[in-house]
Amino acid sequence: MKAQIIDGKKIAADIRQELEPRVAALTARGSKPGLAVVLVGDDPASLSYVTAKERDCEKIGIGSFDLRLPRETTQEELLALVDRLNNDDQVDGILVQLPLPDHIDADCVLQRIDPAKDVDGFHPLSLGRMLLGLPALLPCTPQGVVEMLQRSGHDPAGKEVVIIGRSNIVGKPLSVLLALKRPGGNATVTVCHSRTRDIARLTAGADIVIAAMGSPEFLTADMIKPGAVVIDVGVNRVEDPQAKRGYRLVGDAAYQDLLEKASAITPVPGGVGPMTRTMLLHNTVCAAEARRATGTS
Ligand SMILES: Nc1nc(=O)c2c([nH]1)NC[C@@H]1CN(c3ccc(C(=O)N[C@@H](CCC(=O)O)C(=O)O)cc3)C=[N+]21
Repeated sequence: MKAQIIDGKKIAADIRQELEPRVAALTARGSKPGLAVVLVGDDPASLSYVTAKERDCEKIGIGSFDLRLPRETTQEELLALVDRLNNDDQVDGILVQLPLPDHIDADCVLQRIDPAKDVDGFHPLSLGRMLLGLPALLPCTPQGVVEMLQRSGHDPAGKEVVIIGRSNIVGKPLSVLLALKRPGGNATVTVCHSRTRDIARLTAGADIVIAAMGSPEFLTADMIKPGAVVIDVGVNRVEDPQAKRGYRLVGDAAYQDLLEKASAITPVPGGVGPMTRTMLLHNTVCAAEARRATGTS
């Protein structure tokens, strides 16, 4: 039996459709939601993500402000820009694309963003609120993974979930979300990482395996139990002279190998990536609604 392919593009399109009336209502009141996207430097992968985010905004009627800064931008200059965006009433959401150049302290920049505009959900206040189960802007990829599981009929409640990877933007917050006592949570979560002694022993027992460590095709069929659900968060560019753009996108899971053994799997591309982008739009709409309601605009 071949695995169910969880169509991230389709689920993302459904969510965008649900967002449309909310964008329309905000716009009708004369205050269309706005997202500021800050990119420092010209890394080609970052540039293509940022361009895609701006295109997503336009399609749904969210205003986008693109701020491109040269690689040599100083930390002070970047902080001054964040301050300006914090104080700009047209801006409901601020996203500073990661990674930042080495001479800039990313944590310092992320902490400068007004938590009310923190649509990436990376601010310590946002993450702290999430940890406590309080209303918060949630990180986009973890939130996208949870939505994807719920909407494809694989609610994590009561399931044993193994996450490979403990990054601040995916593995760590996702482990919290999945264990929270709330819809989309209530799972039993294990986090594996580079110091885990035997990853395959842990993944072999899991109902849901989430690969999020940035290692091309790391997760293979021999590591999962038959019928497990596989969520692939990886987006690795692998050189391929035969491919259109000179590279291929490969996930952290060996897709072809897993197709025969998993009961459901997310593809790359077309899986978690489109969900991440759509949750950014979702967070921007939520931020805009909340800012209007609290009279900060
Ligand atoms: N402040 C910040 N927030 C982020 O959310 C953030 C970031 N920095 N830095 C980089 C990572 C990476 N990321 C992706 C989002 C969508 C796709 C995506 O849509 N991928 C498409 C394919 C895109 C392609 O063809 O290259 C797919 O999987 O179908 C990929 C990667 C967000 N990130």
